[in-house]
Parts: sequence; C-alpha cells; structure tokens
Amino acid sequence: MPRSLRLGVLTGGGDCPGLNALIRGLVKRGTHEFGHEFVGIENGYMGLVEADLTRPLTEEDTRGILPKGGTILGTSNRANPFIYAFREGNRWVERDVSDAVLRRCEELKLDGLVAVGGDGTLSIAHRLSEKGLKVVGCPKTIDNDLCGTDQTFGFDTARLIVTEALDRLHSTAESHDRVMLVEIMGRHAGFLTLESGLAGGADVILLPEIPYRVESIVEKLRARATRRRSFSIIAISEGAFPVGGTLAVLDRAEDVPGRGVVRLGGSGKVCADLLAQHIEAEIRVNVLGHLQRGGSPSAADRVLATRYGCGVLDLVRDGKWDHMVALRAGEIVAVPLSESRKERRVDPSGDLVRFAKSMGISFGD
Ligand SMILES: Nc1ncnc2c1ncn2[C@@H]1O[C@H](COP(=O)(O)OP(=O)(O)OP(=O)(O)O)[C@@H](O)[C@H]1O
Ligand SMILES: O=P(O)(O)OC[C@H]1O[C@](O)(CO)[C@@H](O)[C@@H]1O
Ligand SMILES: [Mg+2]
Repeated sequence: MPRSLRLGVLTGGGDCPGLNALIRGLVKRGTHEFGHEFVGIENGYMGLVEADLTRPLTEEDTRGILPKGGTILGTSNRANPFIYAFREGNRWVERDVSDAVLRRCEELKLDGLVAVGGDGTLSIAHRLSEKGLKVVGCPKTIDNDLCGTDQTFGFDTARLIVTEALDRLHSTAESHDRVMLVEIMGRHAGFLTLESGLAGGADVILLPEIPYRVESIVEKLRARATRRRSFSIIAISEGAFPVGGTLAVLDRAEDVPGRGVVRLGGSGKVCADLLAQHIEAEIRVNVLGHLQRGGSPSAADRVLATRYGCGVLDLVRDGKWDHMVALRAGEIVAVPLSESRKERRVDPSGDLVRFAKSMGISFGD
C-alpha cells in the first residue's frame, strides 16, 4: 500500500469547463487507491496568502460535480504570490509573498500541492517548486495554448459553444445580408478561432498568428457578393490585429493590480471599423465573451479532465514533483513544469490553415 499523503488542491487563472471533473477524479482515486487526504484551497494562490480560505476536501464534497461548469474551489487570475497586490490606503502595492506561501503550506501540514491552471498558474507552481515546495500541475485552459500537452480540457467545450454560435449567426446574417464578425477568446493563440471557425463554416478567419490586411478581407467579401451570397461570417480572435496595427486591449497589465497580464478585447470592433471604410454592407460585431467558458463540460472534456485528475496521482506516487500531467499521442505522461512557460501558437503553415485556405477560406493575408 503506497504512503497516504495530505495534499493541497487549488485551481488558478480563468475557469474552464472540466475543473470539477478533475477535482472529482483526483479526490476519488486519491481516497480509494492511496488513502490520501485533500485540503481544498480557495481562489487559487489567494487561498495560500489570505486567511480562512482552506477547507477539507472529501469525496462527499465531490458528489454531483462532474457535469458542473466552473470550479467548486473558486479561482483567481490576480493572485500571483510573486507580485501579490495589497490595498494600502487608497493605493495598491505589489509584494513578493512566496516565502509566506511556503510557510502556509507547512502550517497546513501539506505533503504536496496540486496546482491546476494555465501558463500563469503553472509557471508560478514551477517557481514555488524552485523554492522547495513539492508541487505537481494539471494543465487547463480553453485557449489550448500550453506547450508540453497536445490538448487542454475546456477547449473542446468552448469549441462546441463557439461553433453553435457561428451556426446560429449564419441564419440571421443571411436573412439580413450582413457581415457578421464574431470575436472569439484565446488570448494570443488562435486555436479556438481556427477550429471553431472551420467547424462553424466561417468565410474569413482572423488569427493572432497571421496579421490581416483589410484589402484582402474586402476582396473575399466582394468575391462572395458576386456569387450572389451577400452575407459573410468572419471569425476573429480577440488577439488578432491588422498588419502594422496593435493588439486591442481592455486593460493593460499594469492597470489591474496583481494581474500581470494584459486583458484583450475589441478586435472585432477594430476590424469592423476598418471594413466599414470599404464596403456598403451592414456589419455587426458579436463578442461571445465568457459564454465560451461557462456551463457544463462536453463528454470529451470530462474524460480528459478525469484522466488528468487521476493521472496526476501517479506523479505524486513516483515523486515526480515539479512536473505536470500532459496528453501526448493519446497517453497521459509527466512533463517538467518548466515546459508550461512556453506558449503554443497556431502554425500558419500547418495542415489546418493550409486546408482551410485550399477550400477558399480567407485568413486576411
Ligand atoms: N506567463 C506567465 N508567467 C508568470 N506568471 C504569469 C504568466 N501569465 C500569468 N501569470 C500570473 O499568473 C496569474 C494567473 O494568470 P492567468 O490569468 O494567465 O491564469 P492561467 O493560470 O494562465 O490561466 P488562463 O490563462 O487559462 O486563464 C496572474 O496573477 C499572473 O500574474
Ligand atoms: O476572465 P478574464 O479575466 O476576463 O480573462 C479572459 C481571458 O481568459 C481566457 O478566457 C482564458 O485564458 C482567455 O481566452 C481570455 O483572454
Ligand atoms: Mg494565462
């Protein structure tokens, strides 16, 4: 019988469908097979900095959560222990509280920590590991932009939601002969836009990896109009921008204390304004926003998240701290956490882009 441990669990960064399925898999296998005990840490790393944000996490707590969206532990994308933001009077100050986080883990008598998150959460996990904390990671994000793993859970559900939105927008676009721009999440990676754009039959797909030229999009829209189809669907990533232009930003990194990364948004409006200078057709912009992250996970995401939750316990058993679980060629494997710092991008000369182009889809290049 392997040694029973006391493990902390936190979910960090933006939530995504499948987090609860992962927590359930982790706690169920951990309890049944290893006799581990779990401590739920609330609101990501915030739960290791602020008081009263930890609680026992038992199998009973995981009953019925498999199909639920979000995370029962809560999350935060402004709780980086290395630049933690505190309110001092009427201003915010950022401090490194990583030593206090290590002390807190000792107080909680944790034998190890399971950190579930995207690039931010996992690179923080790696830095804490370098300071001596025993940490293992599980990758998650709807953006699918993490190196080291072939897929993150959350992506499949988001792709379904965006595809359905594109399907629905087709009928209204066609009835009104409109150009519909659909702004899609993904930060600086275009995976979600590319795959849902393909699945949803977009005519134009604009990605962060391929800066667009307005003239090229206009040419495509005009070509469609002469074929007596005067509506068009443009799937545009929130991180897309015109050649020579800049990212559309809602908050700069320095505008949100503790966040450390830029908040994107508005690329659809930027593109619509540029197009309006060239075409007569009516243009509408749809920003799908957090709908893309909400609600119940798909079956595929439930399975992948369950595999990650169960699989990470093999890393713990084997003493593979400072590693994360990953999917590679269909197998669950261990990958160094340092890998998660590298971000993955759509390959503009890869199969998907090449085939899409060969079918007549414009990428605005
Ligand atoms: N590449 C990075 N390296 C180090 N720290 C980061 C990085 N990206 C974000 N962070 C920090 O990690 C915290 C969480 O970041 P973020 O909101 O990006 O979450 P995440 O775990 O990457 O999940 P996701 O990006 O999928 O929402 C933030 O406080 C941010 O300061
Ligand atoms: O939930 P927030 O803070 O608005 O962050 C939105 C960002 O998080 C994600 O949904 C997931 O990383 C990105 O696609 C998006 O840019
Ligand atoms: Mg991130």
